[in-house]
Amino acid sequence: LPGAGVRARSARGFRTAAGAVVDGKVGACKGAEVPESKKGVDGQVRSFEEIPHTGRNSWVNLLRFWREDRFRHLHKHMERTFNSLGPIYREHVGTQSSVNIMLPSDISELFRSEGLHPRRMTLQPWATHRETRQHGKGVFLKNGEEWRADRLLLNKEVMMSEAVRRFIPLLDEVAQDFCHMMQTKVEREGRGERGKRSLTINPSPDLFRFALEASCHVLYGERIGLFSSSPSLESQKFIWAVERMLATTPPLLYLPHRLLLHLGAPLWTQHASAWDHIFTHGEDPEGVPAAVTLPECPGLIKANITELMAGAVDTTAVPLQFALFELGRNPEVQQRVRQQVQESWAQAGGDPQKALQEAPLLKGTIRETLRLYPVGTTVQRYPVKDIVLQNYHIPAGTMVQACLYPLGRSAEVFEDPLRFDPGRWGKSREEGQRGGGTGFRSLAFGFGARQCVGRRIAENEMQLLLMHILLGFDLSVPSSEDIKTMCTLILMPETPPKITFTKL
Ligand code: HEM
Repeated sequence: LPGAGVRARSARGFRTAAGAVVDGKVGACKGAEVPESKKGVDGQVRSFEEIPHTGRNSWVNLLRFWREDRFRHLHKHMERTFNSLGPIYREHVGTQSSVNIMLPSDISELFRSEGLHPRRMTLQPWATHRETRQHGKGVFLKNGEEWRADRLLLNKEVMMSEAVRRFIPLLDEVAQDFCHMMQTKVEREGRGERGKRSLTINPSPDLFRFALEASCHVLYGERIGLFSSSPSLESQKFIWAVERMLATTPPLLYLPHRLLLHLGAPLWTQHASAWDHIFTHGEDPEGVPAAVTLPECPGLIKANITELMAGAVDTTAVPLQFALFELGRNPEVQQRVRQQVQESWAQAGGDPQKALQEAPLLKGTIRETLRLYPVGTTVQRYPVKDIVLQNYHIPAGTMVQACLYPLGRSAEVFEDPLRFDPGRWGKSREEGQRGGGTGFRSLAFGFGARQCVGRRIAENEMQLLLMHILLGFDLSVPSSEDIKTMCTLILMPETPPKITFTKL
């Protein structure tokens, strides 16, 4: 790799960029207007060209990605590349070029320069689909002014505290139903004496049903009955369609628009038919969803609600698998969280929002799960002005990616990073963190005005489910070996983990 090894990780961390020799020479940025305070120790800022990279020819790189199946292991590829090239590198693959970073100080600098209308990578394949063209794009696919207008509307419906108060009881109802369904299943199919039975299962299909049922309840204001004895085939098909859409997106992202339809034909066909199905599900008989009350503009509603639905299921069902697994293989942690949950639930008098507020370890469990297994492995931004990262000049408009998987597992940033420890997010502990408690470590939902619009739904949905599961069951795992992970558009287990549920 050109530039490889030049800024390799030393035993004590990454060497600083200042004074580093890149591509065999010490260089300085020519012509960039960089404030004095941003310049490196030798007073010079290095040019963009000098940032270590993984190969200049983007088509050769694309070929390598296909051949070595790197799309599936993008998170591991990033981790390896940071280890060999240092805390910043460039990558050109097909149509995509990015600067990749992973240290909180650099990420904070990136977000400081995002402007009023932060822009993210455009998901070209989604935007090319005919239904998207016909009905318009939702907030996920938009940028600039167009995005801002939609986003302000959606914030009111799903992010503000008033909205949260409205949807928590809906999520709680579904979480409690999930646990009743599980109680019945364990009692019927489990082993051991009555009342103390246990059952080992792969809970993934049930978690997907839970996530779909919960999202529909919030977004359409209706229960679709997925925990009944005969769950609908239509809903199962929606879940498969979202999975297929996510899995086919990354490879298509790297092909140019025109080639997409020819070279990527089989993938494209799968992608388009998956979207067709998702849009069909988005059809609401009345045209207006009940719980989220956007103004009367059917195209806007359809585009946004379809994107919210597509974004809502896998993103919460998958971290729940990881969370159950980590709680199962860390019984002491599980007991600590349960004890707090039991106390808070007893004091809350049936008010789910109050119960969550008094059980911060639940929130810590979600944060810790997303630190080790970030659903979206990167957060992208195009800075609106020139910035300096690691003493390299980054021109405005460059796509810069904060790489969350390497960040979450870095010993530079987290003490004992592979330990699952929800308590590390407590206030007093956080202040003593490595890197001086500067924040920008918990970024699974992104940052600022453009952060995940489903964040409050997702956080509450996952916490409520874990709360009721911990109140009703002891969790353990038949195998505590690390889960192998893969990247579709999201990070997920190669094989869903098995969990043993024992009635308490
Ligand atoms: C654990 C669950 C989830 C995680 C980790 C997650 C993560 C993210 C991230 C990292 C972004 C990009 C943020 C940025 O660029 O700063 C994002 C955007 C988005 N997410 Fe989520 N998400 C989750 C659940 C959800 C849910 C439940 C929904 C829908 C109800 C949703 C809908 C969206 C949408 C529509 C956007 C685009 C927002 C915009 O561009 O303005 N997400 N999410």
